[in-house]
Amino acid sequence: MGKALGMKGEDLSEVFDGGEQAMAMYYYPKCPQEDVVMGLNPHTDLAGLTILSQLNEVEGLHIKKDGAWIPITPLPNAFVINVGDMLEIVTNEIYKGVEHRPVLNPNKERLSIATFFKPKRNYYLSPASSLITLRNPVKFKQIGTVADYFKGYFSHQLVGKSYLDTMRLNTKDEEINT
Ligand SMILES: O=C(O)CCC(=O)C(=O)O
Ligand SMILES: [Fe+2]
Repeated sequence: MGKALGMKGEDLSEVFDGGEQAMAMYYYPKCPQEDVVMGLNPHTDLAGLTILSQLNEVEGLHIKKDGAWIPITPLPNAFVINVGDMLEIVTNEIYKGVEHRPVLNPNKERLSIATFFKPKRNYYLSPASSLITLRNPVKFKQIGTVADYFKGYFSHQLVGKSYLDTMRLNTKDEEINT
C-alpha cells in the first residue's frame, strides 16, 4: 500500500510496527422488523485497516455512496477491506474510509468476523510527510497520539464520520500558505 502511494518505506512501518490486532465476531439474528432494529450505528472504522469476512454470506452490510445506502453482496471466499479513520489521516485523505452499517436480515441470521489492525498507541497521528506536497497540503489538525484518538472516538457518539470530521482542517480558512 505504501509503495502504491509512493510513500517512504518507513512511513507506514513506524505507524503500525508495535501496533495491535483485535478481532470481533458478530451474530445478527434474523429479524422481521429489520427496518426498526439496527445492527450497528452507521460508522467508519476507527483504526488502520479492517479485514472483514461475511462468514455465512448473508446480505446485511451496507455502504454509503453518494448519500445512498448500497447493500454489499457477499462474494464467496472474499474479504471486505475497510480503511479506518487513522489510515485516512496517515494517507492525508488519499485513502478514505467508507461509511457503513450492518442491518438485520428478515429471513436469515448473519455471521461476520472482523480483524482490526491498529497503529501503536504512542504514535503521534499525522499525515505521512512523504505524502505532503504543495498540491496535497496537510488536511488535518494536530491530533495527538493514537491513544488520544481512541479516547476521543469512544467518548463521542458513533455517527458516521463525525469524529474524524472534527479533526479536519477547514482548508479554505486554515490552509497554511507556504
Ligand atoms: O457486521 C459487519 O459485517 C460489519 C461490522 C463492522 O462494521 C465493524 O466491526 O466495524
Ligand atoms: Fe465497521
